Amino acid sequence: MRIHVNDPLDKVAMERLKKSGHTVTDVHLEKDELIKEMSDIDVLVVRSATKVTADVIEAGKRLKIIARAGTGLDNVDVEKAKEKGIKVLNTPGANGISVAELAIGLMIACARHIAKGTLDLKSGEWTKKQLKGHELYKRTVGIIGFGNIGKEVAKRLLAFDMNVLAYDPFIKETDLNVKLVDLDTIFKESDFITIHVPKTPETTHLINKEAFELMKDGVIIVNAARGGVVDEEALYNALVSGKVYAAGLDVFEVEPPNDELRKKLLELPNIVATPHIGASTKEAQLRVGQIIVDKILNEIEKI
Ligand SMILES: NC(=O)C1=CN([C@@H]2O[C@H](COP(=O)(O)OP(=O)(O)OC[C@H]3O[C@@H](n4cnc5c(N)ncnc54)[C@H](O)[C@@H]3O)[C@@H](O)[C@H]2O)C=CC1
Ligand SMILES: O=C(O)C(=O)COP(=O)(O)O
Repeated sequence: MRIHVNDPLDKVAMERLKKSGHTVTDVHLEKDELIKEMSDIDVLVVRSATKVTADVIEAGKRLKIIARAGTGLDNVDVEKAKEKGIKVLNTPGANGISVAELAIGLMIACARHIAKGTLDLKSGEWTKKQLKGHELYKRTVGIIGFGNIGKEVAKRLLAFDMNVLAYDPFIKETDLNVKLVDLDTIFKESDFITIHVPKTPETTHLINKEAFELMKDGVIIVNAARGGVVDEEALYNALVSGKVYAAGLDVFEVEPPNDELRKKLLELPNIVATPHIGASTKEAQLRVGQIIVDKILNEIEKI
């Protein structure tokens, strides 16, 4: 079998794949080159950077497995793969703790101006008087999407003595001290909103102009889920007007975020942003790598 790893995979996982007796390649190919190479590939391994679109899948004449070393499958045309009888693998939950920790980091960074304080100090400015922030203690956080990551975020924020609300149409009960509410209640009652849904047609621009209008003045928004769940044009306007106090973004509708709208957004002082690093920890990548290699080798055995 030829296994092509198109996005960086943990070193230990790569070594295991290379020792498995299969032919392993790991040069990153951009879309056109990847399409040319696809007819030779049995197993395609990706993270979020590679878009496994219908044309990539169609070009995979021998393709048997698409392995997404991570959680979100929005970059894989799963329907097309199914139609072609190609198995799609991923590693749900394996990087969840890392994302939860980053989301909370972004919340605190937004509430306490950590990024602006750093930038000001680096440019020689002592902006102590301008950087009065907010506590999390006793304030309300609304979690949208109460799956693996949403729950890990909730557990940790309960330890901050926050009042935790969650919205998830597929979750009807929880053992955690979290109130399950509808989406409007999240918008109306939350001081902080953190998003943990997959990107689907239903969640695209779920946080839009109308949603911002329902929110409390001075709300803090965190998106470490997927770009495009938040309408970034509406977010920009809400940040400029002061409706939103600050936003912490790990993901963008365009990645890297180098178009005009994203550039404008990143220039705002009340944005804290990271380059899609929610899963980028040594620990998460080790787990993801281990699990995806197990799944690939298991699946190959069945062929
Ligand atoms: N920033 C990063 O590096 C990472 C981002 N992610 C993103 O986080 C997302 C969530 O990951 P997990 O919690 O592991 O997935 P999960 O599948 O365990 O949880 C997602 C939850 O969202 C809920 N949901 C689906 N549609 C919804 C809707 N319309 N409204 C409210 N809730 C809805 C589901 O019922 C589910 O409980 C992933 O799909 C991925 O896009 C995941 C890992 C790393
Ligand atoms: O697992 C996910 O859904 C992620 O977003 C992580 O993406 P990455 O593997 O770091 O490109």
